[in-house]
Amino acid sequence: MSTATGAAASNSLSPTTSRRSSPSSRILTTPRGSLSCRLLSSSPSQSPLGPVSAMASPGAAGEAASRKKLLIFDAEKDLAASLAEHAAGLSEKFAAERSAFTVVLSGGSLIKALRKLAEPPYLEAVDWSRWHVFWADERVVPKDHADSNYKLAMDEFLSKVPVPANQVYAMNDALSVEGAADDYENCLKQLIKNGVIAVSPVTGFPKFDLMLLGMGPDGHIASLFPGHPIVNENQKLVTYVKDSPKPPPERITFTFPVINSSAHIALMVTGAGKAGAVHKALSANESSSDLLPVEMVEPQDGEMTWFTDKPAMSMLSRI
Ligand SMILES: O=C1O[C@H](COP(=O)(O)O)[C@@H](O)[C@H](O)[C@H]1O
Repeated sequence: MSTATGAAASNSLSPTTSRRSSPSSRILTTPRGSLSCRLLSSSPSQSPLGPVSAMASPGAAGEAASRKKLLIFDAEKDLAASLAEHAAGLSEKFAAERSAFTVVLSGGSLIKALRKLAEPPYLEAVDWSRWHVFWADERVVPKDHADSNYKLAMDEFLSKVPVPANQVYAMNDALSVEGAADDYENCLKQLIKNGVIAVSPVTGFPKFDLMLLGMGPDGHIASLFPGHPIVNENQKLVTYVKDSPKPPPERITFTFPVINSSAHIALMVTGAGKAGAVHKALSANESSSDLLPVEMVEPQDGEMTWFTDKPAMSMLSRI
């Protein structure tokens, strides 16, 4: 396990002001409920996606929308700043409430979007000693392999912040894919017993404080891929795939009951390559039985925020 380095955490988080222009806010209705949508544009130009069709829907839809937010950023740097602000604020909240902050990382493009957390003011202001870091999925390769989500996170983020090394929970890379999944599940169960990981009173599954997810162009979440039977796993905390359509083939992954029991889900989706899956997930008239994994992300006992950009939203006419 590598030891994180970096400045020691100190005082509480100083309030940060957002430099973004005032957003326009609407409620977007999708086949799986409503979400409040905000265009966060640093340039006053009208979104090329046209005006957001106001979907004012007080009552249940309005209440549901308050639990799900869709943020659309003009500039990647603004998305990264907002994601850092979101994570740092939740870190302060949970560190104060229960002296621990359980945060789940994904691999891929999400890690780059976290970079602002390793910079001032967060590097000094966040109490990193309270962080407990997990992975929503991991490729079954050595931890120093180029395909390792642990290596990516360590190189790009965790090596720059002082999270105690014994609070970074990497997959055991000496085991088979089956063994690694069981081992990670046992690690979670032990940390539940120790009171580090909370349990959702709604679902009975582990309730991580912040679940940081990305989404592949095919709509996969973690290593839960479209059409793969493990998307329906509803007993285990951690399962595995041996024939991932995206290399490498062997991976372990959290199951949807764990993902959906999180207190806060942040789903980071950017780029035109993801517009098709976003369209299927958020388009009001697209409702079909064969859901993409991204459509199965549904907070059962918490809140969800999409962090997106205009290319990713470009196939939605109603934004
Ligand atoms: O293979 C994976 O892909 C997803 C999405 O990655 P992205 O680079 O398209 O955002 C990632 O969230 C997951 O952790 C990873 O194993």
